[in-house]
Amino acid sequence: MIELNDVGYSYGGDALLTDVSLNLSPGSFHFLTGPSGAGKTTLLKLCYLELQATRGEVVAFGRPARQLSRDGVARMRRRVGIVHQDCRFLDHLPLVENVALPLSVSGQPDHADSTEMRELLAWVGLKHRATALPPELSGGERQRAALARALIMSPDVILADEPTGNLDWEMSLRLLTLLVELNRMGKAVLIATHDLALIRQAKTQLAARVLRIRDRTLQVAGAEL
Ligand SMILES: Nc1ncnc2c1ncn2[C@@H]1O[C@H](COP(=O)(O)OP(=O)(O)OP(=O)(O)O)[C@@H](O)[C@H]1O
Repeated sequence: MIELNDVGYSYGGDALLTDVSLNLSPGSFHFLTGPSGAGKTTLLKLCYLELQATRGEVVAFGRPARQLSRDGVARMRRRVGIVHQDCRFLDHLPLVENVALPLSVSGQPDHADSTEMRELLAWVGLKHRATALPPELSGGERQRAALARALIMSPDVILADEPTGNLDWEMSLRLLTLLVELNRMGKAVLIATHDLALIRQAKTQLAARVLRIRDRTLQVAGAEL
């Protein structure tokens, strides 16, 4: 659904990423690891078309990214749910309104009171926190709210940047379980993480590919896993 073909990226100076090829096909599950500053967030942004490759080609749902108009990019993004590292909530809006934001941004009626919304919040274990403001939420609640917001448009692809960064092990497992369930529904999942224990745990449940950014390229991770 999203393909990177020999992609390179530079923020202006030396190349940060070179010759990166990746195929997020339906039902695939990828982990992305690598040292801090290696370019994991940058790679996710390339997949989300938040950045444009400086070399090579990104193909999103069969269309080369360079050929997409602004509307085309917006349509593509509706099919991709992204969980940002810093969650990015509007602090003055209750959780349920934050989760519904992608709907209102795309011009759809507000579904804050809908059955689907209630089911989604129940699924991530946040039904009882629907009216809480983001600053009142715990780290784990924020991460699960960010996941709910990423899912509200029923995306085909889920990109998550350090989704368990601030979570204890029990909460990390809970989030992983949700991502595994989504993957079993056929969604492509890509998780950037430093958490090797999480990767090992996931590999007991599914056939995940573990990739690592090393020396500016994307490699299959080695024996440390
Ligand atoms: N907008 C930007 N302009 C210039 N340089 C940037 C920009 N964003 C990121 N960088 C640099 O690009 C490099 C890769 O950043 P990126 O956030 O992709 O790494 P990362 O692997 O996700 O790191 P971490 O694990 O610490 O989150 C870093 O050196 C960073 O300082």
